[in-house]
Amino acid sequence: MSLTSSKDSSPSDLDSIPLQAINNSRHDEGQGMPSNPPDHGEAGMSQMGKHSNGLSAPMNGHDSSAPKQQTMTSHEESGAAYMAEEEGEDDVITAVLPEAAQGILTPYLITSSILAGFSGLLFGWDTGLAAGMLVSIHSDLNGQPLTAGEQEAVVSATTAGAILGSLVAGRAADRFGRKTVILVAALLFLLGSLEQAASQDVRQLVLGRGIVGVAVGGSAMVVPLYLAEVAPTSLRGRIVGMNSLLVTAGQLVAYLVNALLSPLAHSWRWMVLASALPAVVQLIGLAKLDESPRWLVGRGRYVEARRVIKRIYPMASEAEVEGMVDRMESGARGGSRAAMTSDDIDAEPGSSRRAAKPSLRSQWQHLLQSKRALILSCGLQFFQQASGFNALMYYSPRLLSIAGFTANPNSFATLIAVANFGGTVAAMRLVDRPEWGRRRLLMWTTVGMAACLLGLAGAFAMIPNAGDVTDGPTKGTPEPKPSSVFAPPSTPQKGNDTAINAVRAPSSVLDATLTSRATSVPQTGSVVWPILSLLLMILTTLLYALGLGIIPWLVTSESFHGPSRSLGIAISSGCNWTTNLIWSSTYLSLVQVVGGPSVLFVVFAGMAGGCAAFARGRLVELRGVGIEDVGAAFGGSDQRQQQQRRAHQQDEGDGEERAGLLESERRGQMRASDREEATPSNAP
Ligand SMILES: O[C@H]1[C@H](O)[C@@H](O)[C@H](O)[C@@H](O)[C@H]1O
Repeated sequence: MSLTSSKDSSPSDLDSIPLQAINNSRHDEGQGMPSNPPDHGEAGMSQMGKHSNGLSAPMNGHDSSAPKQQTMTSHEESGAAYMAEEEGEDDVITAVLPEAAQGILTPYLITSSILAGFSGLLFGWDTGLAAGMLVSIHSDLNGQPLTAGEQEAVVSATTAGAILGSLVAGRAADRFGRKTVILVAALLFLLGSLEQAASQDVRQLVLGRGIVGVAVGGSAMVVPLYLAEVAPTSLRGRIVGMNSLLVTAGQLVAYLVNALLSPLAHSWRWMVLASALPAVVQLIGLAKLDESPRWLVGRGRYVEARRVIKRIYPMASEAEVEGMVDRMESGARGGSRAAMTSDDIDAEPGSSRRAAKPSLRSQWQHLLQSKRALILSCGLQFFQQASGFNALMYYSPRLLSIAGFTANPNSFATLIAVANFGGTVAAMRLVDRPEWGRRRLLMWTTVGMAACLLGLAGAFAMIPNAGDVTDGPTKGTPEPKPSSVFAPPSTPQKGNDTAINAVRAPSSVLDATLTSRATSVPQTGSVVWPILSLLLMILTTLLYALGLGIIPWLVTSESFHGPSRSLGIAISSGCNWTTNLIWSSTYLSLVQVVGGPSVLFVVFAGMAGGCAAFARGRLVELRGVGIEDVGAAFGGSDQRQQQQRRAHQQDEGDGEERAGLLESERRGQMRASDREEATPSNAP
């Protein structure tokens, strides 16, 4: 079988050569970057070996030009082989799947992604809702305006609930299925909205926010998990990205709906009720959602799993479907039985197949063997929140007010939500592109974010009284005169009525747009700094949405394999919400303490820069890598690093080892040509 370089092969070429492996192994010098293809031997084969044992790709990673031949195993006969593409400075592992498994964006996949992604819409809607709701409650509860502490409790109940939800959902998703968790989350969204809308005192409202928080955390964890499990490899970035897209859409819709409803009496009750609508739609639609085929295989429900696989890959032959079930089965065990206890393995009645039902203990054991994935995923989730985007978004009306957009900062704040949504749309197109991928996109956008945040620090440093966050958005200037059509009943909230009072959400965006055109330009001092601040906030948001907004969730959804997938994702989501809680509950107080947002923008810039370095050093590019093979991708990298170390320690010309490698390569080639003779139709 002849092999060609990936650079010379179009995807269609590759489809027409079902069994080939090209290994252009290459090191990312200086970084020890772990993004090379899995080495086909030793530890790196711990998982892939199940499918590809006998591959004879070079183990030293230096022979990048010589074509390699390899044997085919039963799995490969059903279609998978591996290819490493060399792309500029990055090495990318690409699984070359059979044509059917490449996947096409069928109406089935689109419907499934949207149905599951409704949870993302609800996540965005409910997190976007809070600020608008807070400024409309006035004295509706307890007969007096909410105190600072009460408002903080309302806001943090959702985030605290989300921490709980993300942790519980991991175990529940394994036990009861991904779809069941999505369903329970939708019910909680509905229940939480009704509870909030009907609440008569602050405690009931906080309870409702907490219930919604559990749903937010649960769905933020389970939806990327589900989407990554139904997505064909080549479409995974876009399909998992659909969740992030719907999150940002939900945030934007919340702003706009708040604006539309704010003229009504007790508008906050209508706002929360409106957010129940998508939950009802989702609950009805969920009847049409299939369970994840990977979970079904893991539970030994092969008949259902085959049915779902056929829906995802309508062109797949029976043999290909069976091959996929094989891979999923092996993947559910993490590629080996080592991590399983005997209790973990069940035989399906009447079948030779054996399903894996991992115990929590074996999940932890497996997860601890995937430390690199865990560090990567938790690190990215930490950086997503630590770089301060949510502080910037939730407090954008206040920041713009500080900058001098005193007439009505809310209309401009909506631009931030629009930029977040628009950037996510663009990111979805880029994450699966060979010239970008996850790693490069994240590195460049976070470098850009760091530069913009430093610019913001500079711009705010030029604005007088920038630490003045407590006396309402207008800092003594009168509230904008509402238009007759969209006028919200506004109760000025003053003085120490807190940090959170300062979060004047766009509860009157349309009103603002109508009334503030003439007055929204900064009224004092130079207009340069405020306008520059606004532009930099929009640019920072765009860059965030292009990278940090989407990639951590995507990487989290695809980095864990085998029995520890849901546990790993749950822990990573917990990191996200915990960091979120820390910043969002302290941001305005810190601004006050340090005398303005500039210092914090410098800290955010440092975090964004840190994220770029982290992505450069740690992000294993998984674009194009099948979910079952990510263990090998991480393991292969570990192995490569060990080899590099060994190579330094040993005499370069270790003749024995080389002879061994050559011999195993020769044997592999012999097996491959035997196979070719046996199956001439496979020959390119
Ligand atoms: O990925 C999402 C998205 O970027 C949202 O806009 C943000 O509010 C969330 O915190 C984040 O997890």
